[in-house]
Amino acid sequence: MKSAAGFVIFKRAPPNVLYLLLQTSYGEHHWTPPKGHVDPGETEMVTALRETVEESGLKKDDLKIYNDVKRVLNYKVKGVPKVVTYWLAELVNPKAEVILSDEHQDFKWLNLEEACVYAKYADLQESLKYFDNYICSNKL
Ligand SMILES: Nc1ncnc2c1ncn2[C@@H]1O[C@H](COP(=O)(O)OP(=O)(O)OP(=O)(O)OP(=O)(O)OC[C@H]2O[C@@H](n3cnc4c(N)ncnc43)[C@H](O)[C@@H]2O)[C@@H](O)[C@H]1O
Repeated sequence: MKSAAGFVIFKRAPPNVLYLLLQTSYGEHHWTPPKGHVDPGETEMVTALRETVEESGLKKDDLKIYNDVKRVLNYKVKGVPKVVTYWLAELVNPKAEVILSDEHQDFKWLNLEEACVYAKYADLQESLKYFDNYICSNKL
């Protein structure tokens, strides 16, 4: 079993809520929120914070993390089960800028509809809709 963790990061651009997706510079050049493999001895939250800094340059202090709001995805990569935990996080530092690592070649801030097109996997689309509904219904 492979494990990974990350954040679905949103920011406000009234009247829109925008989500951060990163495009890999390898493989199929697919788009996902910042996330990565859980290293030995790490909690998933520590992994999510580490990978988000590494992949997007966004730090813990730039974010408001919703510890109780998460989705867990299960899929197979080359036949091996993988579990990915995403927490919801809000970009609260308006001056913070996304800085990519070599692992990614592009990033976009997208509204829900656009993000669901880029995030082509049904379970990731469902997670984005879940988070969006949480943000709207709880008036975050
Ligand atoms: N093809 C490749 N060529 C060169 N280097 C590579 C490589 N793949 C990985 N690497 C290396 O691995 C490192 C990544 O390490 P990490 O950054 O630590 O880990 P990750 O985000 O979980 O990796 P990955 O991109 O593989 O995961 P995902 O599940 O999105 O994606 C894994 C697979 O699952 C698919 N997938 C993603 N989300 C899915 C979902 N929700 N449902 C079904 N399939 C999904 C993707 O299309 C993809 O095929 C990179 O530094 C890179 O060097």
